[in-house]
Amino acid sequence: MNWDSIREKVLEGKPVVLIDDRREFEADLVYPAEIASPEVVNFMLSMKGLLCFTMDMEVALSRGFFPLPSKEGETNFLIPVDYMENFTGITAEERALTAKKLAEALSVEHFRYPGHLHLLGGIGLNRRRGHTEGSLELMEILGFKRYALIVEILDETGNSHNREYTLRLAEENDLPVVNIDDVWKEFVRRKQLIRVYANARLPTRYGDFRIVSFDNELDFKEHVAIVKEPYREVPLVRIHSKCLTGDTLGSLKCDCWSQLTNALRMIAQEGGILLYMDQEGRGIGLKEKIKAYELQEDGLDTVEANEVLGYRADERTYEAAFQMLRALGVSRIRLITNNPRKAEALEELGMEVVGIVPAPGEVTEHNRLYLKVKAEKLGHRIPFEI
Ligand SMILES: Nc1nc2c(ncn2[C@@H]2O[C@H](COP(=O)(O)OP(=O)(O)OP(=O)(O)O)[C@@H](O)[C@H]2O)c(=O)[nH]1
Ligand SMILES: [Mg+2]
Ligand SMILES: [Mg+2]
Ligand SMILES: [Zn+2]
Repeated sequence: MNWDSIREKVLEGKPVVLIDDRREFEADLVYPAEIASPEVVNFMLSMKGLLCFTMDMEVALSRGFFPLPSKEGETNFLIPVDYMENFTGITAEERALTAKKLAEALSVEHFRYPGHLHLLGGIGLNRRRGHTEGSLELMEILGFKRYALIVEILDETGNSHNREYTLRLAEENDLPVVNIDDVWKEFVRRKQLIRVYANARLPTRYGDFRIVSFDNELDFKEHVAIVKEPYREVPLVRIHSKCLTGDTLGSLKCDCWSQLTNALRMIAQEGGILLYMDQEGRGIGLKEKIKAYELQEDGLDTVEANEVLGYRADERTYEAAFQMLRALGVSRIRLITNNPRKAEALEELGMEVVGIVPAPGEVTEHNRLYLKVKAEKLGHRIPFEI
């Protein structure tokens, strides 16, 4: 993503189209409040959505703006305001002035309400991957203050989920287009939200390790690292997704236990790191994985079962693994895996995967089909005869 060229376009008065298509497609126009002009505000108003002003929630509260009732996970509205000296507050010129005055960090006394700019409080992209939080991180990435004007893009019929309409609008007006996922990845590259918390000896039947726990403000989960030092300048690394049935209960329905123990032996031998990630069920959790197992008893395969439950085939992402390795001072790795997506995801974030080491596992009559489906549908390179 070329953030500098996006900044250039913004400085020419072109708002950014910020797309959120993780659930249903929706796009907002986003523009730095500190340089809001009547022309840009007028263009944003022509999108027909609700013109809002975003800032970090704690900043809004510290300046005396108060929140309106909202439910967990929903957009956090605060009171709608106008700059005090505006006449009506509704014109593009007056709304641009209100935006600029809000971006000057003036407190609530300088504004009257109810007004025409709806205030939205961002609670952090690590807590909520919404347009409000995405707009604030985007402003910072582009070098502006953390204040943005945003408005939903509605098509001719007033529908806000029209991808074709949105992309045509961007094309016709030469607007930069950014996906919230691009902002999220840049956020993960720039802000370290996982820090080492504790580090203790862990003698095991596979070798002597240390176990490391983390303060994790990125996804707030309890992932741990099993470390064998000394390790080479480019350490051997295994990113192992938790599998209670396999790893703990010795289930024969998957190859996790054999992969985990083989990886621990390899790392005990050579030195390296095993990240044990709280990503049960390829990210859908234990409860739902058991439901997926139940569906597989009715003939669905491991991918179809996830999809019938409303999930993607694999819900896992690797930002936490990336930041755990960075917290351990590691930026280049040799990765033990049969799953090419893991290496791709880590490289996209900036980790250098110098090499792939096949992850040996065990085939049983109970996991043969599962392994076949992973090879055929999830692109796994299974290094052993299935
Ligand atoms: N949803 C779902 N998850 C499963 C199923 N079987 C195993 N898992 C989970 O899959 C994860 C392990 O993923 P795998 O595909 O086996 O291996 P991988 O980690 O992607 O790739 P490797 O690095 O080669 O092991 C663990 O979180 C398991 O709980 C299943 O049938 N459905
Ligand atoms: Mg939205
Ligand atoms: Mg595996
Ligand atoms: Zn498993």
